[in-house]
Amino acid sequence: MHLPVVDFTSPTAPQEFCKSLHETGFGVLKNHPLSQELVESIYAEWLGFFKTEAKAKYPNDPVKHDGYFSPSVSETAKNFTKKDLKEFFHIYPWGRYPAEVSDAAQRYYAEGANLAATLLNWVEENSPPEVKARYSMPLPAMIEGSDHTLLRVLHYPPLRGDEEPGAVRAAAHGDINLLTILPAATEPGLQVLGKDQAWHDVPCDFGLLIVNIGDMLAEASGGYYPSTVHRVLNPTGEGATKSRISLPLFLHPRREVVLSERYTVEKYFNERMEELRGKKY
Ligand SMILES: O=C(O)CCC(=O)C(=O)O
Ligand SMILES: [Fe+2]
Repeated sequence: MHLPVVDFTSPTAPQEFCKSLHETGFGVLKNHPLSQELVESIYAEWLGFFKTEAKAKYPNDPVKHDGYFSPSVSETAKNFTKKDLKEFFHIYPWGRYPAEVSDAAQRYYAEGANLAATLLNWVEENSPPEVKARYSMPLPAMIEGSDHTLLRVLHYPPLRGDEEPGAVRAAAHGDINLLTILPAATEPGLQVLGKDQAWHDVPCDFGLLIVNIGDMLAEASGGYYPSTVHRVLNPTGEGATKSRISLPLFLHPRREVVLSERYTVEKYFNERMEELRGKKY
C-alpha cells in the first residue's frame, strides 16, 4: 500500500489527493496552510493540562459529548472489549472549554474546519459524475452551519506495564463522520489496514497533515471513497515512556442532511451511537 505525500501547493494537488482518498481512504498533505506553531503550542499546553487534576472539573456530558473523558470512561471500539489506553477532551463551539489553557485550540478549530471545507470541495470536484449524482447536495453544503464538527484533543499516557492484556492505545476502527483531518502526532503509532489486509504505517513526519474518509462519506459516495480502518499501536522500548498527543478534527454535517437512500445523518449517527452505548460512555 502506497500513501503518497501530496504537496498542497501543487496545481495537481486536488486530483492527486482525491486519487489517494479513493484508493486508500487516506490522503497525506505537506505544505498545507495550518500553522505548525499553533499545533505545537496546543500539544505542549494540553499535555500540561492532562497532567493536572483540573481536567476532572470538566467531566464529559453523556448526552452532548463535550468535555473530558478519563481513561476509565474512554472508548471501546466496535467489536472490541478492552478500553483504549487514552484520555481526551471534546471541543465543540458551544461546549465547555478549560479555563486552564489558552484559546489556541479554539483558534485551531476555526482554521481546521476552514481547511477541511476546502478539502471537502476537492472531494466533491473530483467525484466521478455517477458518484456526484448520489450526493443529496454538494458536499460543502452538508456542513454549512453545522455545529457538530468535533475537535478531540487526545492524550495517550506513557505505558506503565500494568495495562490490561490486549488493551491498545486505539483499537482498530473507522471514523463515523464525513472527513477527519489530523496533524502528525507527537509520536508514531498510527497505522491503516490495507486492501492486502496488512497494517501499514501512516507517514508521521512532523508537519504533515493526515486526512481520512469517515463512514458517512463512504455511505454518501456508495463506497467510492472508502472509510479505512486504522489503529494506534502501543509503543515499545523508549517510546513506551512517552506520552502521545494527537488532535483529530472530525467534520460532521447537519443532522437533517440526507446521506443516502437509507440514511439521514441523524439516523446514521444514532445507530452508531446505539451500537456503542453501554460500552462507550
Ligand atoms: O491518535 C491518532 O493518531 C488517531 C486517533 C483516531 O483515529 C481517532 O481518535 O479516531
Ligand atoms: Fe480514528
